[in-house]
Formats: sequence, structure tokens, C-alpha cells
Amino acid sequence: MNQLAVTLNTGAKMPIIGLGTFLSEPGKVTHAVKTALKVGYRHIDCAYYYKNEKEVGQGIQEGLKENGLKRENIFVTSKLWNTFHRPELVAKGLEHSLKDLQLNYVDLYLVHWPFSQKPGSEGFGKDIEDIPYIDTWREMEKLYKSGKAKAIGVSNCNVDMLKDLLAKAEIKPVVNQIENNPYLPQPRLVKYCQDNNIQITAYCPLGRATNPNLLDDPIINEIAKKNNMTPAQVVLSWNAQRNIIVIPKSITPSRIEENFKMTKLSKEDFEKINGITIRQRGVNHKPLHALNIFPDMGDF
Ligand SMILES: NC(=O)C1=CN([C@@H]2O[C@H](COP(=O)(O)OP(=O)(O)OC[C@H]3O[C@@H](n4cnc5c(N)ncnc54)[C@H](OP(=O)(O)O)[C@@H]3O)[C@@H](O)[C@H]2O)C=CC1
Ligand SMILES: O=C1CO[C@H](CO)[C@@H](O)[C@@H]1O
Repeated sequence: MNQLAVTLNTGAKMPIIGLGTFLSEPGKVTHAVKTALKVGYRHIDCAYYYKNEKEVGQGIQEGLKENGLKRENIFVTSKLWNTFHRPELVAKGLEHSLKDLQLNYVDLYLVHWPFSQKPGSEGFGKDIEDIPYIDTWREMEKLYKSGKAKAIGVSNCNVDMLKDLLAKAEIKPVVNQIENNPYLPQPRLVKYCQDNNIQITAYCPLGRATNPNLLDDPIINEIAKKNNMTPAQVVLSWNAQRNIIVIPKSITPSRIEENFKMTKLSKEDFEKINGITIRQRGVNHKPLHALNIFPDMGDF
């Protein structure tokens, strides 16, 4: 399953596993990216918000050279931060990322969150302002047409937001990046996206921020033990089997390698994981509650 990729509705191939980079310290992420490329990853998930794109870019450049790879052999995603939603700032948001990543284009550019913060605002969810999402999206469409973003998509969008965007967009979003793991499977949102040609990418696929920790779950551990896998491999394989792209983050070389080794789960094990009833949303900042972005627990 390692080399598997899904075909986006642009025709581009997006590898089913990528390296996440949130909270990867600038001093460590260059090495993590190089390790990932050496192990076989061909997909890196980045964002302006992570404040480490310069070091990620260094890892990409060095990793390409060391492994005899070309730019077109890898898939790089970045994301427009909330403080760049004003139409006149959208292209600038991408320029920052391209410069730091040392790239001429990204394979995928996502609107990180469906709300705007005033330019220069620091922190998550502060200084929210009312910029219609479609106005930001029109500028994303221009980036797609310019070739600087080979595909465009969204993140953290619910079904109603997607319905609205699909009705108005000239260029449809090809990806919705959302939190997804056995404690937050979000079947309604997943089905809506899959029915509408929107690929899901799962963030927090290992359940960072779950408490109790997803990787300590007894069912996951029982399946891991039985199949000589690790809990991380089980939860990543489960999502890949649902046709969901996973972007586990690690700065630990042995884990980067471990996470890459997904496998097909038996129908019985797959269904056992589907039967887990614990529900947790890890990324659930307070400002989000007022914005009504996430459906309530009954909507999973
Ligand atoms: N669009 C959005 O709003 C969001 C996007 N993201 C993206 O998704 C990526 C993944 O999500 P993230 O929040 O990082 O959470 P993950 O679920 O990927 O968990 C990352 C944590 O798991 C640890 N870990 C990695 N591999 C293993 C393993 N095999 N066994 C045990 N522990 C392991 C890492 O530690 P260590 O590094 O020390 O090895 C790290 O602490 C992000 O890095 C980012 O790129 C994330 C959140 C929101
Ligand atoms: O990408 C991200 C990483 O995780 C953060 C939460 O912990 C999110 O706020 C952000 O969107």
C-alpha cells in the first residue's frame, strides 16, 4: 500500500501517505523531511502557520538531491493562513510559502480554516473579521489558473460549507483536510466528500491530542498484536483502507519509517475498528465553538 496514490479530479496523483509537519521544531524538521524522502514518502504536508516552512524547504531540496529525485516526483501541500483571507492578500500568502519552501509551485494549496483573522493577528481565532469565503476562493481559483497551485482545496469545512462552495465555485475544491481517526471517523462528512469527488486527507491520523490516547486503545492494540503491527500502523492502515489520505507527523526517524509501512487489514479487523464508539475531537479551539464550524457530537 506504501506507493499507493489517489487520483484527484485534476488528474494529478496524490500519495496516500504524507509527512505532517505541525509542531516539528525548525531544528529537527529538515532531517525529518530528508528521512521521509529516503524511506519512500513522496508527499509532505506544510503550512505557513507552522512557522517552519524554511526548514521544511531545506529538507525538500537536500532530500531531492540525495535521493536522485526531481521536483515532479513529490507532492507538496501548503495552506493559506487565516490572516491572508482578504482577496488582495491571498497571492501573498502563497508567495510566502513558495519562497520559504524554495519552490515555484505547490501541488496543492488549501484554505487552512473557513474564517478570516485580521492581517497580522497572532494566535488562533483572534481578531476574526467577516470576509466572505467565496471572495477568498475566487483568488484561490486565480492561483490555480496561474499554475502556482496545481490543485486547490479546503480544510476544516463541514457539509454545509462545502455545499455552498460547490454551488458557487468555478474551480471545485479537490481536497478537504479534516481531523480523522477511529475516535473521529466523521462518516457523514466523509460520504459527502466522496460522493462529490472531494478527496479527504486525515489530519491527526494518530490521534494527537486524544485523551485517553488513541494509540493506547485496547481494540487497536489487540489488532496490532495479532497482526505483528504497531498501533500507529493499524490506525493509518484503517484510514487508507477507507480511501483517506493520512499525513502522520513525526520527527523520529524510526517512527517515520514505521508509519510508512501500512498494510491491508482483514475485513474483521477493519469492522472491529469501525465499531469503536469513543468519540473525541482533538482540534477544538474555543473560538471555533462560536463559529459553528464543527457539527455537534450527534453528527459524527
Ligand atoms: N488542516 C489542519 O487544520 C490541521 C492539519 N494538520 C496536519 O496534519 C499533520 C498530522 O497531525 P498531527 O496534529 O501532527 O497529529 P498526529 O496524529 O500525526 O500525531 C503526531 C504525534 O504522534 C507522534 N507519533 C508519530 N508517529 C508515532 C508512532 N509511530 N508511534 C507513536 N507516536 C507517534 C509524534 O511524535 P514525534 O514527532 O515525537 O515522533 C507526534 O507527537 C500535522 O503535522 C499537520 O501537517 C494537523 C492539525 C490540523
Ligand atoms: O494545522 C493546524 C495544526 O493543529 C492546530 C491545533 O492544534 C490547528 O489549529 C491548526 O489548524
